[in-house]
Amino acid sequence: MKTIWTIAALDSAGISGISADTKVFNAFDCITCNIATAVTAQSVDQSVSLQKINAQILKDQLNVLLKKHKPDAIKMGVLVDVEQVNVIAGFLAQHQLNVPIVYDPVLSASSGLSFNQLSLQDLKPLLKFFTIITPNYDEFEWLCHKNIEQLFQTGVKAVYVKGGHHDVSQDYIVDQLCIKSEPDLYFHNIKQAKKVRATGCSFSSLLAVFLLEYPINDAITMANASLQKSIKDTHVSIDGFYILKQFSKSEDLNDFPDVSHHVLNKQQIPFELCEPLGLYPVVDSVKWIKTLAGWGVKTLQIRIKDQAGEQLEQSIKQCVEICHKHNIQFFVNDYWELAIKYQAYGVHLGQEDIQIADIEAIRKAGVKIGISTHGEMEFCIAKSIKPSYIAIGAIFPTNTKEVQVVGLDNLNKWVTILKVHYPLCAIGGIGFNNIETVLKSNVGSVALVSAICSADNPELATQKLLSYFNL
Ligand SMILES: Cc1ncc(COP(=O)(O)OP(=O)(O)O)c(N)n1
Ligand SMILES: Cc1ncsc1CCOP(=O)(O)O
Ligand SMILES: [Mg+2]
Repeated sequence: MKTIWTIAALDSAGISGISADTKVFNAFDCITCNIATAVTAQSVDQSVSLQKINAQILKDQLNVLLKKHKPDAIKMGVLVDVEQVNVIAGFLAQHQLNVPIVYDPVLSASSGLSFNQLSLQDLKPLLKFFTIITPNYDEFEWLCHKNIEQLFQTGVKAVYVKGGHHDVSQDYIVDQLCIKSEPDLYFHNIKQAKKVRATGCSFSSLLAVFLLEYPINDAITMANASLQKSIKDTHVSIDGFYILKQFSKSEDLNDFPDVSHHVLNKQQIPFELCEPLGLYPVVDSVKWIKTLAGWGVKTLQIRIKDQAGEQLEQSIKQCVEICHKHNIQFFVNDYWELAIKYQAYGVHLGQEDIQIADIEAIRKAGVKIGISTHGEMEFCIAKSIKPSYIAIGAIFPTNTKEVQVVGLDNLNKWVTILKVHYPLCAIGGIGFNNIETVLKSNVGSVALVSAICSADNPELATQKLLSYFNL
């Protein structure tokens, strides 16, 4: 069992702060330790007073817990003043805990209570310890006047600005993730028509939970999905303010955010879905395309990495002609402009490719699109485009390409979430030794290179592989 510390204020209404954090941590079967920074007198919509916990008691709480309840993650909320900042910074400097720390820099409660007026300068001793900070738009403005570089200069590594683009989108609340030296990402959650209390606290606690298990981008994705589910499922309201009661991992793709490298104003028009992909060989020459078309394969991809200019263009043109004649779902890897020019059935793009491709041009041309994914955030990037299929992999290690291996457990998990909405295919290190376990995931299609192209008898291998699919 994992232990999570919340260093935050006590809300007499039991809605936000330590109470909200504890609800989240308990829901995920974690042991919760409560380190109080203040006691507040507030109700769902009214605030009366706040009493700071003095420095010695704050120190005592931290020190006594360290002995028997070492944290696996820490969530930090209300800090009242510079004295508290220095106590916690001193503690973290002394004990190199090496655990994820999420700081939600709450300035005031939605019930109206002002917690502090801590400036960026005041917080400076602490900022380098945080894995990520999660201000809302007002807090972000207060801290750095929306100048993210100013935050990075203080040692902050990652900032997740909640609702930072609330006015710019018709369908979504848009959050912005800024990680030092990486391109910004925008997380779009569908607006829900409920006034909910303590979403900020709950989100940062969920993030602390998911950081125990996931890399930062996927943890943010999972926290968003879980919060959307919790908001959707809550029916408890006090005077019109909804209270979050239950938290769990979501397996419903509708709860997941649409993630994009730019702000989306509204949900995108879906690409037409492909027919089931079945056996999906990925090959590097016109010769292979011709041969496999002759052997009855119904989905093919040309993946050429060593041609350019006229030679490349001619190869793609010929492949389109061959596949058109054989009624094959034919995808062009990478070269979306040529796929449009020669009216291929579809393009296949990786995560880097979609950042530079003109997705709208592909959509308008009526060309289908498949997208590679290696994790939760990447499938949310794919889902924001509403593609024709989603590829998952590499499932196993492969010599064909240097690529992240995701494993069978993730395949099984992701198929459960994605299959309802998209045709899927698995790729990477798949051959006769493991195809049956891969297909047991219900993924429906397998893309492969070497199981055919490096087989002793490629025709026999193709026929045997085809027999796994009932198309
Ligand atoms: C079906 C299928 N899935 C994944 C890939 C990999 O595409 P990408 O990430 O663009 O990498 P390259 O193939 O360009 O190296 C694929 N080609 N096909
Ligand atoms: C192109 C690609 N993308 C992810 S893994 C992979 C290579 C698949 O080749 P193989 O089937 O030989 O492992
Ligand atoms: Mg590519």
